[in-house]
Amino acid sequence: MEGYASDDPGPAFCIGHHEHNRFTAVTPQMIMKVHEANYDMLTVPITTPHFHSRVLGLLSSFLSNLHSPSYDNVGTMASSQNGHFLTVPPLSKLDSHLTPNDATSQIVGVTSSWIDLCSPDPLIADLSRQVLLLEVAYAAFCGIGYLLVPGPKLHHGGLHSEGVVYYARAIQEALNLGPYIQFHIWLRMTDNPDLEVDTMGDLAPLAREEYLQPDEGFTPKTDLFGTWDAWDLIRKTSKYHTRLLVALSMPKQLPSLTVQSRWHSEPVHLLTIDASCFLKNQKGYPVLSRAHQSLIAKMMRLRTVPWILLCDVGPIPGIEDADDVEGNKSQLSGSEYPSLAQGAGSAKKHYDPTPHLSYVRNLQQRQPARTPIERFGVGYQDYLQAPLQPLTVNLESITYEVFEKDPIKYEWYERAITKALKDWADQKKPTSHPDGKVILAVVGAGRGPLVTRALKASEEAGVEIDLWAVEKNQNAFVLLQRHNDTTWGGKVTLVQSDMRSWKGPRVGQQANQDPVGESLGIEDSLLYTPKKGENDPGSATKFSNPTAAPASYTHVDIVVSELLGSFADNELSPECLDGINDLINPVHGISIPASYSAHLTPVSAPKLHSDVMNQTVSNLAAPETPYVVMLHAIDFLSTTETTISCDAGSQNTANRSSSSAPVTATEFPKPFVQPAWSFSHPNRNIPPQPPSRSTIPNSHNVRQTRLSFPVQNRGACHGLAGYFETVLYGDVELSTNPVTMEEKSASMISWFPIYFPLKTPLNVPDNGEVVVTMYRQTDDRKVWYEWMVEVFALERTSECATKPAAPSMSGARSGSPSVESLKIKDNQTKKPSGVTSKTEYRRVRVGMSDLHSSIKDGCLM
Ligand SMILES: C[S@@+](CC[C@H](N)C(=O)[O-])C[C@H]1O[C@@H](n2cnc3c(N)ncnc32)[C@H](O)[C@@H]1O
Repeated sequence: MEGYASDDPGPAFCIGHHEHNRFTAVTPQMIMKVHEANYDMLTVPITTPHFHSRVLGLLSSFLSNLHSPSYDNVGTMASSQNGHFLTVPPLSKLDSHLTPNDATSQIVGVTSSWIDLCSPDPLIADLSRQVLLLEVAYAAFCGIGYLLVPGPKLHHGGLHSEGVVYYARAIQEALNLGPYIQFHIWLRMTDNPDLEVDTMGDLAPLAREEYLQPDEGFTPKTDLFGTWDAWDLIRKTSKYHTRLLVALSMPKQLPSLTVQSRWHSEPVHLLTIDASCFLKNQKGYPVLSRAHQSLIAKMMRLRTVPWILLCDVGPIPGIEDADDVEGNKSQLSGSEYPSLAQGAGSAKKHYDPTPHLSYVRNLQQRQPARTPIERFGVGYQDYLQAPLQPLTVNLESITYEVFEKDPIKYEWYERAITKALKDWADQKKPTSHPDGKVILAVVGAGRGPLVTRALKASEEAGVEIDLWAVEKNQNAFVLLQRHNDTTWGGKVTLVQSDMRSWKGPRVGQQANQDPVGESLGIEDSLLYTPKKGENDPGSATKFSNPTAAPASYTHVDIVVSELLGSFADNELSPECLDGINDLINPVHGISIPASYSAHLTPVSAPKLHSDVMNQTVSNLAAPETPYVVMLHAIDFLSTTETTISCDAGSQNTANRSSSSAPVTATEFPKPFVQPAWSFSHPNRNIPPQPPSRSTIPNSHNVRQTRLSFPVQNRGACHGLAGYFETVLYGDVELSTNPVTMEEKSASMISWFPIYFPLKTPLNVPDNGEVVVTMYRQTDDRKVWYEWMVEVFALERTSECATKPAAPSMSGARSGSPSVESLKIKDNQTKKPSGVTSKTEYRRVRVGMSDLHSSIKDGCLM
């Protein structure tokens, strides 16, 4: 893999410096030093240790005068009797070093970490809330734009995650108090109780015993999705507020790819890297493991590139005594510092006062090159677009131009046409042309790229064709005429018509009697006749020669079209191709594509959910609209275990390759994507049209599916990601399905996936199941989709001696891998000898979405 090309500078890293005990005032001069040191920004606590002592003093005197809380007559301790809490007086000048000045825009304010908004003791929780709100209000007053807010404390003796809701409530209040501030909730990737230690001066240990629950010897274990759960609750409480973001702390040992992938889908706008995350290379300089490098590379490809905060990596030169070399040395332990021999060799001229920063800046240079689709999609990542309606809306030239940039699609079409022509000739199939030429029609020709490919394919296969191009867009038709003149040598007969009203190619009984090179209207009226000598084969005159046998309509041998949308049939390819079905050679006729199928999988997509919610304010149909979107910050909820990280086994190894070697971005687990339905052409089963009907019956294009997706790790389902696969001809296929696209049509850029949102996200439990029911509907005038999602939990019911009954699938299509794997896991666990019992499961529906329908924005036929 190559690094960034010169015309693709890659993501710029914005790197900040965080010192957990920085307690000096930040001046514009200090910011200058920060920039001189090559940092972009700096964190600053909002309040001082003086404020901290003041609050602790207040609390201790309040507690000493307080009677211990008692239960009131309804049995609650947190009621009005015990609710006379302490009020923290406003900040005074000694409580904060912050002053509004030119430096303010370059700093990230940090709220106090010694508070405990989650405390089970209402006094501590309320005091913490007041501290937070005082800090936020003062930060807002000073014009701070970014706040780093330490995440919730999840463990309080025997209580786990009980107080997160208080934290969430306080954050919601804070968001209203600082209307221009972006709040970054500082979270670990996983919930590791061992890392949640109280330090001196923290309020958490001051919670009164009456409110705590004894832990009864229970030792909490690491919960891989524990901090994500807390975040989910916090952002839900604030209704996915766009200013509520994540500051993600990278641990020394990265968790599994499933956890990494989850965070990648969340709005991580700050990545914090502590000095302890760094390893040492052979020269003793700080470097990150390959796994860390790969995760950073992945995160840096997000639409909003996260900032990096280097935490406690030593002082900034020029401030905090750092220009003094001795002072800097003292930050490094003996083993961290280069050896004497290295020191002697490098001498002072190689001395780097900010080695962690230099390393990360170097990492920036080594970011992997973007794939063609990433380069093509810059600015489009996670951006919701209404699907095209090329049937009812005439596309602009620029839209065609974008299609035509695809390096794969046209190449694959050419291959498919060449193969089809060769097979036609090899199999000696009769053609529909009296001269034996294969009649080939490109329907929906646009500006003509497939026409060019058809001509090339004919040459390549050595098979003569009579080429027709049908296009309903009158503007694109002008270009088709021009191309026919200038590049195709007048070899193509152009028809400006909706393909559904085209009567088919017309050929005479003798050579040169078909209207080659002409431009025909819907009723085959002549739109344009090339002048003599102007690529004119002379057909126009011969065409009207009364002595020649009259031209008659005939069939098309090979129909080539590209009418596919992101979900295969959503731009009405089936309906359009039905319109020319009868024109296709009834015995040997071929359609390229021969078939196509729609595929889907459930996803967690918080950014898309938030964007759809925001659009709902002005458009009530927004959450029932399928969107075309270059999916990026999403997490596949149902995955297969096939993908192994490119970094497997190298979690903790320093990258020993040269510091100029490019990094590879982490690959996340592959999704479990299932086909919903398919269409094939020509369709020999279209029911005959009753003569009395004014509209064409379309019920044969209705589809329905019910698919079951096992979900291993809990998460929130925000919607469905949709893809397509198509067989052009034989083994020539195109795919946007992330599981097969690499094998079938890598680097194809013409289509982004489709996203079917859910109005309300559904939470899925660990080892749960998502069941999707979807329809393609029609009323003979338009086509729309309906979708509904159910969530099931698997509940162990009993141990029984008999063979367990298969869990009910509520009509879902296939046996659920999650049920099966859980059964196997459970039934394999060792039982006392002689016991042959097996565990039974019940599927319990724990959530269900509305039945969504895009009927209002249906695709007009
Ligand atoms: C996705 S574009 C493909 C254009 C071109 N074949 C290409 O591959 O670049 C689909 C084209 O089909 C045309 N089209 C869609 N429905 C049509 C219909 N019923 N009859 C004729 N043209 C149609 C549209 O105007 C558009 O030019």
